[in-house]
Amino acid sequence: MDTLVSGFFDSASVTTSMPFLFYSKSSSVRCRGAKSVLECPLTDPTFSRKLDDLFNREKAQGVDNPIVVGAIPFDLAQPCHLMVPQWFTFQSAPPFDMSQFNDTGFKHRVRAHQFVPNHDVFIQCVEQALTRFDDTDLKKVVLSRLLELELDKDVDLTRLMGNVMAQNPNAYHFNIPVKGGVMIGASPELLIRKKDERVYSNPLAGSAKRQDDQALDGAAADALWQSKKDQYEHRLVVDSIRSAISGYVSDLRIPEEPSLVNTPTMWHLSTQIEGCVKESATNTFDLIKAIHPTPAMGGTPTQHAKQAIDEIEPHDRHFFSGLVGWADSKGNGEWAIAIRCAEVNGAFVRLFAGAGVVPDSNPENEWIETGNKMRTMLNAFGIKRDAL
Ligand SMILES: C=C(O[C@H]1C=CC=C(C(=O)O)[C@@H]1O)C(=O)O
Repeated sequence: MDTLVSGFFDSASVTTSMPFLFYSKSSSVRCRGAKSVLECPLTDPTFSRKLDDLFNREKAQGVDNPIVVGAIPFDLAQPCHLMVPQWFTFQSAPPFDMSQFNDTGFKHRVRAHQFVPNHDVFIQCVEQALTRFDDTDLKKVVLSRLLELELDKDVDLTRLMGNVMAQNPNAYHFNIPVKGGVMIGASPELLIRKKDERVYSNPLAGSAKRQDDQALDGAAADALWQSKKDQYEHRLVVDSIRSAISGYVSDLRIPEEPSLVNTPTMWHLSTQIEGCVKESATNTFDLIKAIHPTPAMGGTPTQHAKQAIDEIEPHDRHFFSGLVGWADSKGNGEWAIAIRCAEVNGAFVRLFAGAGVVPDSNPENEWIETGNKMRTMLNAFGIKRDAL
């Protein structure tokens, strides 16, 4: 085990035996072990120096282009959890059809469950947000809720990850050991990818539930596309990213209109953003600090929405709606948003879902939408609809 310099804690104190996995269509990383762990807020003025120290120590040991992997919290003022892996490899996406590995025998019974906040309090939270639109500059705020579960047995993380991947073949898949357990999920949303000078982001906002019947499913997608409320909710996200990123990125390509994308459980409005860094020294952490949280996770204006979330939400999101991914010493990296995921610790599981609240929002619909978003992970656990 390496000796750790100030600002890092002993990696023996975290779950270092668990693998770190981050699979995307463009860069899949598998890691084992943690030589050292950086726990420092991204907003801390010493963050960049500490990161450079880590990379330099690795280079001194002969690693040509070292990486860090891990999770960054929703609130950038809270410490991130970044590890220098003992062993890592980049690999291409599996060439086979993942869906054939759906493990229908993987099932869990729910012993106890609790919504945090519960239904009535969540409705009050949304109503409280709605009152703030009248007399302030607040335009959108994303409110979230947790579902805490006690299952009938310890979760087999390998089988869970297999199901997450098989059921959501187009998502960003991740298995990330953190202090409270392991974060496992299938996120549909990319905050930032940087490859050499190219930068990509793919915000999603505006949602509708998928339907089993094909005609109804098409109608749900059409209704989402036509929805003024959802188009507005989405536009706020794109406008905010455009203005936040433009200091760092030129040649920005942003389609005039969003497109429709789907996961197995949800339809979303989506925009593919692309550009080129102005300065070659810009790294993914600079870009994260510039654009996170986007109004897809926070709201508009950013600081006002952050404050509203702090005041209204009764729970700490911690890594939920933060970021998961990797970065290398050359400034490249890929960071997905930590949604449609679970934090698992033995038989105890926490799920998260948020929804954008705008003046036209209906509190009950936001409760239903957040419940629908949780189905991604409930399905992966093999938990039946009527279990809750
Ligand atoms: C915050 C979540 O979803 C975001 C991503 C897509 C659509 C969203 C929406 O319509 O509100 C959310 O911004 C979540 O899944 O927990």
